[in-house]
Amino acid sequence: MNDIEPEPPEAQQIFGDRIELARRFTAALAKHGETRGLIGPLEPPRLWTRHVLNSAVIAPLFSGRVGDIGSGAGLPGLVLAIARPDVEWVLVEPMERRVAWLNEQTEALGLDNVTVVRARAEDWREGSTLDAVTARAVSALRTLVPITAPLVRDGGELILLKGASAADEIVAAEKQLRKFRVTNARVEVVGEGVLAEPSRVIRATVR
Ligand SMILES: C[S@@+](CC[C@H](N)C(=O)[O-])C[C@H]1O[C@@H](n2cnc3c(N)ncnc32)[C@H](O)[C@@H]1O
Repeated sequence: MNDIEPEPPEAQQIFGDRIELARRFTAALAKHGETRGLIGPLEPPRLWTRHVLNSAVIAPLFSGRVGDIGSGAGLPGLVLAIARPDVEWVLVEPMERRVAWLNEQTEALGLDNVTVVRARAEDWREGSTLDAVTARAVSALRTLVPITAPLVRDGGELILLKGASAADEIVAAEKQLRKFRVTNARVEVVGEGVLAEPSRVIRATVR
């Protein structure tokens, strides 16, 4: 088994008084994530920095009722629900064993601000009700826009965790952004001065 990354000092700064829940979730993911097919074998030594803190640092960007599409192991959805108990989180995930994990963790951590929905985003007939949608490592923006924008209310936001290709993804999604009335798409870097490797989001408004 790979060694588990020790908790970095910035974790306390990011989670504040929610740090104990973040520790419990990270420990559970380190212990069961690989055997339950949630994370790869290379991830435990970088679980805090690459996954948990990468997700948590964007928590201040949200309010209201937010969907996490393709939540998987709970990244970013469960981590954000820990960091922001004042926001309501809907985790949308089609795979049964991942849904089971999300439900177990929601209960074990006592998170009363989380709903888990087993569905593909495009099959979830909720209407345009969410204040924002987030997603991480699900697909490129041009594929993500058609399945996420219809879930967001007029004036709500897409806030999508992305890697170094974020700016190129915006260019490649020009047609889909126009078709689904997604405006002001831009890349924002979050966590500079806090994380050695800050997070990057594509942020845009749905009109
Ligand atoms: C590579 S995993 C990423 C999981 C997690 N977001 C993360 O960052 O570790 C992609 C996840 O998206 C889910 N997914 C794929 N297509 C989807 C769709 N159309 N609607 C909702 N979830 C989807 C998959 O089942 C899988 O759990």
